[in-house]
Amino acid sequence: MAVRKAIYLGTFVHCKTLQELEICPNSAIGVDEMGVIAFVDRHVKDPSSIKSRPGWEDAETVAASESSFFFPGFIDTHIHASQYPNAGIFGNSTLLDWLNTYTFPLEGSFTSLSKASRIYNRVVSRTLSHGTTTATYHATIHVPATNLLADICKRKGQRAFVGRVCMDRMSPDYYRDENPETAVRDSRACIEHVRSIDPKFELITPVITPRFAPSCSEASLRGLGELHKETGVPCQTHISENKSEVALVKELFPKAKSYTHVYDDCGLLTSKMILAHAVYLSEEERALIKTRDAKISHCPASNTALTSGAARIRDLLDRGITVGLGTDVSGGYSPSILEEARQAMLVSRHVAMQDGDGAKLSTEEVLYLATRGGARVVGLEDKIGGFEVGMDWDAQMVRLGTVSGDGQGGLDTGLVELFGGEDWNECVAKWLYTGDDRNTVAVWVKGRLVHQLATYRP
Ligand SMILES: Nc1nc2[nH]cnc2c(=O)[nH]1
Ligand SMILES: [Zn+2]
Repeated sequence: MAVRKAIYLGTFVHCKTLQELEICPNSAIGVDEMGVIAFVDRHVKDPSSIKSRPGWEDAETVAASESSFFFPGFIDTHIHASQYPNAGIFGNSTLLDWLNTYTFPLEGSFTSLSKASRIYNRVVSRTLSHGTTTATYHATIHVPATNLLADICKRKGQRAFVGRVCMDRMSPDYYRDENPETAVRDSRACIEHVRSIDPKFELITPVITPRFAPSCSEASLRGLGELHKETGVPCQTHISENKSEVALVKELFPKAKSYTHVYDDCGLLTSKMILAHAVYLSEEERALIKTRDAKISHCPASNTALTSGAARIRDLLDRGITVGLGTDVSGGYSPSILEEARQAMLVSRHVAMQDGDGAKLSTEEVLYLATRGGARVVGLEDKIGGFEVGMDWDAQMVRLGTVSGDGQGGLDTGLVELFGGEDWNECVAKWLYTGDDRNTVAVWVKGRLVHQLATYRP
């Protein structure tokens, strides 16, 4: 879809490397009709000269105020769209009883398309409002409702990976694939639907989604592995989230060398596989994941809420394994990747209290996981996650509050309160640790404005 050419003016912040933010005040980014970044001019002396750049005279200009900045859109590498109404409802449960108590009954109700429509419209709008420009969704087993989620993402303009969940055992009769053949057939139907609405998977991509090993017979995992090989469509699943789950996998797959080998044996452990959680992986499993170049979605809020455990992210990063962040709604209570980045930092502190300070993740690192890391997880590192020429304009404008001399003002910008004198690194840290969706005033995907806060006036 063509958009109006635009020049974005102001301060740009993105992650240069895992450890380093690049902060560019007084800069300009030109975005062409295809939503692609055509130029990046850093530290412009005279912003008005940008508007007379040849070929850009008629471009729209969007300026960030002094207390605002542009940041790449967030990438949520693991979220259950169907579980959104349960966000915050988990009691004292742990994974396996949580699935039976809260999750399967809700997901099973997606036979109702009107219910699916209400929930999916809401979760896409809500994640966009939190600056999530790309989301990797688990839907449910239902083909019509899953296809509807893909349609809604396309209409609202969110870049999305949409997965029909496959599960042919260990769930109630009313919510289970009949057999391995129907599981593969129905997954294929959802892939074909996405192909019909977005033939080149430019905005929406289907994703093969075996729920997790306990929910899938070996035959269905093998069938999905073959579908992956045939279509080249990416895959996602859960792995080693909880100790009882790991024990159950051992019992269900006695011949497999490990949980990771279950997926590998079925042709699912490739560079296009996203593995959520990865809390209890052995040395050998981590080495295998590195060899296959499979990707990890770190879901710290969910891991804490369901008392699953604390993933050793520093170790995964040191091995060169690709890691992004996942909200894992509704194991996780929040649809915000900003919140998830904060939780990643906090959980790493708890790991550090046991393993030593090397485990601590910094502000820069968790923001990298939220953007560039996520982009690598979904295989779009050349397109999203940063501001470079040739990348798509998937971005958010972040507005911070300023406190006036008499201590008044700024309440509509949430808790981020600048007192003056903070440098840009401190502003970004204050956003990360005290900000929320009230600070995300506008969001673009491929140059299209997909969310705007009601109180924001450009
Ligand atoms: N967190 C989480 N883990 C799972 N493992 C299998 N299904 C799920 C799910 O829906 N959420
Ligand atoms: Zn999950």
